[in-house]
Amino acid sequence: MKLNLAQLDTILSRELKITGSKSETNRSLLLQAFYPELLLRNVSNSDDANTMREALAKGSGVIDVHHAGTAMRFLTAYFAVKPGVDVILTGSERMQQRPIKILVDALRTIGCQIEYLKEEGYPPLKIQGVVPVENSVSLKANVSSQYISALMLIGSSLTAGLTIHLEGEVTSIPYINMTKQLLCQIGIETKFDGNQISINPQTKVASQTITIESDWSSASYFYSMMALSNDGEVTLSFYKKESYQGDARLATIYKNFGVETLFKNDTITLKKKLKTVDNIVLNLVDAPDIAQTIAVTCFGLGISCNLKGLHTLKIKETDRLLALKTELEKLGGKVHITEDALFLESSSHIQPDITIETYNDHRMALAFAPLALKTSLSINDADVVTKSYPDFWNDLERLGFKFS
Ligand SMILES: O=C(O)C1=C[C@@H](OP(=O)(O)O)[C@@H](O)[C@H](O)C1
Ligand SMILES: C=C(OP(=O)(O)O)C(=O)O
Repeated sequence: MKLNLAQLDTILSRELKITGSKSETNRSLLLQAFYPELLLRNVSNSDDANTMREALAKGSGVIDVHHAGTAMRFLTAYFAVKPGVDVILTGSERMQQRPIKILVDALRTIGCQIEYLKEEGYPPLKIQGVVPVENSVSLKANVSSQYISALMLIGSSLTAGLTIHLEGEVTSIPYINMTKQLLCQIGIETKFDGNQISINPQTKVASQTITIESDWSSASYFYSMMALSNDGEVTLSFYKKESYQGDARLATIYKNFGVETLFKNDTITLKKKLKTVDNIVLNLVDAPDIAQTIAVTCFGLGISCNLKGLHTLKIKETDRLLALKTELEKLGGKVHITEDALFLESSSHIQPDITIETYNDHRMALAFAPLALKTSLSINDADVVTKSYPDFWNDLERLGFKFS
């Protein structure tokens, strides 16, 4: 589906309810599979969460997780420690290019039986569930935090718990903290000290409800809209000041782009109030999913940016550094990329009526849509947004966006 977005001056002031965090949801669904006494509220309606739920319900045979990285990594660990389970875990063509060797090696060292069915180090995987024999594991921590969260999520189900040693620099740390906080919330003793994580064994938890906060990465697109809009305000729910999600850092980052955040009764209200900087340098090693949003905001505002800490972007839904450079340059931007950084020069002109390619990456469609506040543009395969935010285009319509 190609969407043509007409240029819009100002967004209408509306209140939107954003779906639950997909990261918190996929962790909670996995924990619920171990501990059925857990109830979940405000679960994400994203494709990735639905994929996770269906995979857990199916539990055997061929399971296809499509583009869902968390589902691929978390389920690899989950099925590997379910004695008697026989599963082939596969995914989209892109998923079959996203590395998983670090996690598979770690699981094999504790006794898991996992084989590669195509290319060594990549899905699809054949998994035969066993009772692991070891309770300590070491792994490289600078490629994806999802490998670490996957191990943490199975730790308490093992008879002796699990100790995880992190080697080298640690990437996307807030996602590890999110896993730790969720485990602690349900009563599982978890420590994360320096480069060591330890999880105590636990067979049951108290009956309780986990209320999942709405998705902060999804909120980033409204921050971008407010930054690019002349006026108006938008209220989003359900959000907390003390979030488990690292992307809540948006509230601080977007002050630089003139956006003020007001927290009130589980909502945030975003207003364009402050002055915009004319250059920004940010290290996003802790918040990789908002890099595209920020790059497009800077481009829309005509300001230069230097975004660092982006080495993981190359192995996400697409090579996001390359995709950003290609699409921003079509719009007239001057972009330089390295293995882990993106530099955007300041500019004063935006080429109108450009079609943005999305490369099977939801965040390309989501991040470029706010540019309609500066120019008319089209987005190819706009339905990719369902991976994390199926209601996105409906929500944009409510804010006054016009498309055909
Ligand atoms: O654990 C998670 O829920 C996630 C961790 C991050 O991945 P990496 O750790 O691979 O950077 C993030 O990009 C992804 O969208 C969700
Ligand atoms: C990278 C992402 O997801 P995943 O790695 O879970 O596919 C994302 O949602 O931006």
